[in-house]
Amino acid sequence: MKIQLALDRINIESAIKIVEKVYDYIDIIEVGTSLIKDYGISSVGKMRKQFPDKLILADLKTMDEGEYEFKTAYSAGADIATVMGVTPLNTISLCYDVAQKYKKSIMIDLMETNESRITNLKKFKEAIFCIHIAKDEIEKDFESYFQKMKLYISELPHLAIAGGINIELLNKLNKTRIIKPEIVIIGSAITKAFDMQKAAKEFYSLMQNIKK
Ligand SMILES: O=C(CO)[C@H](O)[C@H](O)COP(=O)(O)O
Repeated sequence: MKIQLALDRINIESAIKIVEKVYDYIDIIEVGTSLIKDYGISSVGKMRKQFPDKLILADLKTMDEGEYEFKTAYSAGADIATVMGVTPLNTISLCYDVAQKYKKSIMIDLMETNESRITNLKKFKEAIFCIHIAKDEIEKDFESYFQKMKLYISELPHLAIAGGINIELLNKLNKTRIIKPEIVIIGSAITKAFDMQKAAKEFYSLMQNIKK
C-alpha cells in the first residue's frame, strides 16, 4: 500500500518544504489541482527538479483536451496524471493512449460515476481507479460510500482512495476490509497537522502493519 501526499491550497515553496519534512514516509507526491491552477504545469516541473527520485502525480482532473493535457503533464515530469471518470469516454481513451505511449500511469477519478459508467471504464485495464469523496461533500459517510462502490469495482485491479482520509478511517477500513486500495491519498490530515512529520509517520506505520 502506497501513501500519496496531496499538496493543495499552498504555494510551491511551502509544498516543497512539506515534502522535505515527510519525504521518508510517502511514496507519491501529488501536485494538487489547486497548485496546478495557481501556478500552472510548471509546478509539476519544479517538484520533479526538486525530487527526482519520487513518483509525482499531476492532479489535472482532465475533463476535455485529454491528449494535450496528458502530454503536457508527462513532459513536465509527472509519472501519473488524472482524468475524471465522468468525462467523455473518448477523452479518457486519448489520455490512456498518451499514458501508454509515454510509458506512464493514468489515474481515473471515479467521483460522481455510477455502475454503468464504471462498467464502461473497465476496459482501461492498466489504469488506477480512485474512489474519491469530493472536498465539498466531505460530510458523506465513508463506510457506506465505500460499501456502495465496492459493488461496482470488482475486477478493477488498481485502486486508490481519497477525500478526507484520516487515521481513524484507515483503521476502520483495515478492520472491516471493505476495500483494499493500492494507494491511499492523504492531504489535510498531514499538511494541516501541527506536527506534519509525526502525522506522516503515523500513517506510514499503520500502512506497514496493514501490509503484514
Ligand atoms: O483531490 C483532492 C480534492 O479534490 C484532494 O487532493 C484530496 O481530496 C486529498 O485531500 P484531503 O485528504 O485534504 O481531502
